[in-house]
Amino acid sequence: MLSFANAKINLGLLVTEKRDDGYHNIETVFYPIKLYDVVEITASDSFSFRSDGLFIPQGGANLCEKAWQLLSADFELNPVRIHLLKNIPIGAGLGGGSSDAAHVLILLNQLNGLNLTTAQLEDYAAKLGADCPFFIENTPAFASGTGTTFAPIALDLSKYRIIIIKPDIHISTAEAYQHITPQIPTIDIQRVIRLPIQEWKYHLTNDFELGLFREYPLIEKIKHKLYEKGALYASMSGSGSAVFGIFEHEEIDLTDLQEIGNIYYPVEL
Ligand SMILES: C[C@](O)(CO)[C@H](O)COP(=O)(O)OP(=O)(O)OC[C@H]1O[C@@H](n2ccc(N)nc2=O)[C@H](O)[C@@H]1O
Ligand SMILES: Nc1ncnc2c1ncn2[C@@H]1O[C@H](COP(=O)(O)OP(=O)(O)OP(=O)(O)O)[C@@H](O)[C@H]1O
Repeated sequence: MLSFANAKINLGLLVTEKRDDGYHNIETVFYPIKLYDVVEITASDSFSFRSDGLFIPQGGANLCEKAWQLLSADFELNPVRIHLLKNIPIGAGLGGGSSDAAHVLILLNQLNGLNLTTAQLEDYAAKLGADCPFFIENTPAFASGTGTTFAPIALDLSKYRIIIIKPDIHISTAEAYQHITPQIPTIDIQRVIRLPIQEWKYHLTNDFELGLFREYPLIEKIKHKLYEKGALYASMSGSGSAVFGIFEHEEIDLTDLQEIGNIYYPVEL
């Protein structure tokens, strides 16, 4: 079985509170984008995992393996071979690893006839990472709590062009949170999202930008460049370092940005 594990962007991201468990409460809008990893699961004699494509820096077991381990602790799973083709940049704030893991949970649920509900799959996903549950439903959503409580939102950006620039900067999510001072929200993201996109730049902020722009001026430069090129809205995604721009027109000359980072054009498969 083959699954295309998509990335996400964050439209606005407010870090509102540090919790006693060390995590932070946030408010954000998750929006799925058409940039994919490929996850393939096939029946096998024993469990194995292999990845190709982009190099994944060691950080313990791969999230795909962790997803398998999590479910096999509770269920008798048929042994499988998981093959990941990694394409979504890492340490980018695009949720690629989380999406891989969520897609493995969904595939294992189907392959083993576990009949887990969306809510149950989201609970398992939350054990793998705060970004992971979003990818179970995978539809635009306002998220609160640690990013795992959702309210669906009606938002369709399909007529716009989304462009992602990923500089050669790897940001650890844990480290990014350590350097942030939570603030009581001064904007209502759900309300702002209903305004015309051209107005988002006056209201919608990502709280990670301030500190990370100071540390990595290149990320801020990319954001400015995207506005210069005519983006209606541009922002860093999640805890960075990828920056996205939402454009109205199809033809955008990004030649000078090629030296600054890798450029991704999400497309329908
Ligand atoms: C920045 C976002 O990408 C926005 O969507 C997410 O909040 C990050 O989600 P994620 O990468 O899945 O994060 P996790 O793997 O769960 O956590 C990594 C580390 O980030 C910090 N963390 C994460 C999420 C959160 N709401 N508060 C936190 O403080 C914790 O120190 C945690 O140990
Ligand atoms: N399938 C995977 N894809 C990407 N990273 C993975 C995967 N499995 C484990 N990891 C580990 O997770 C780290 C990336 O986590 P981090 O939260 O910093 O990146 P991100 O790209 O912002 O988000 P995400 O982990 O959701 O893709 C990698 O450095 C790697 O060690």
